[in-house]
Amino acid sequence: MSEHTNQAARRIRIAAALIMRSDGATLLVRKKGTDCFMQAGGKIDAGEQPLQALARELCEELSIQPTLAEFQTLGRHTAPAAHEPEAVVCADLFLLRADQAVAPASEIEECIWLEPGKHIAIAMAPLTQDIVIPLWRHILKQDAEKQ
Ligand SMILES: Nc1nc2c([nH]c(=O)n2[C@H]2C[C@H](O)[C@@H](COP(=O)(O)OP(=O)(O)OP(=O)(O)O)O2)c(=O)[nH]1
Repeated sequence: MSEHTNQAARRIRIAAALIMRSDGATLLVRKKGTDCFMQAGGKIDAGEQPLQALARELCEELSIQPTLAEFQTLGRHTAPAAHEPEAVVCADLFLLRADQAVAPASEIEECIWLEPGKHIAIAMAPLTQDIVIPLWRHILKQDAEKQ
């Protein structure tokens, strides 16, 4: 558990994607009415498995329909929730390597591809900033070592 989290805080269960293109770039989204970028994904509905929830959210938010076999699990991670000071997100994270075009829809106002080695000054949700970006850098390093 992250050092920032508080055992008593309300927990929001989400499933979220670390989406990577073959050039290493990773996708972040910004939802309508918010100012920070985060992972595509969303809350897990009652009775849903995390991966089912993620596939549903990616279809709604980005108009992509990967098969479940295309996702690789990256484990469960906890971080302070964006926009909700009293809550933490408990996220099942999955890696999706995808080169197809994404079409932001539903509650997504903006998508950006972060490219390796390029700095963009944007605000990020704590889960993205503290957990997903370091994971992404680790995966980039592993990919480079395999080549
Ligand atoms: N999707 C997503 N949500 C995140 C991230 N980090 C983070 O703190 N959150 C928070 C923001 C929200 O409080 C919550 C996700 O709620 P949401 O409203 O976007 O989920 P949803 O699409 O299922 O929405 P709804 O069913 O409530 O309409 O998790 C992240 O990286 N991705």
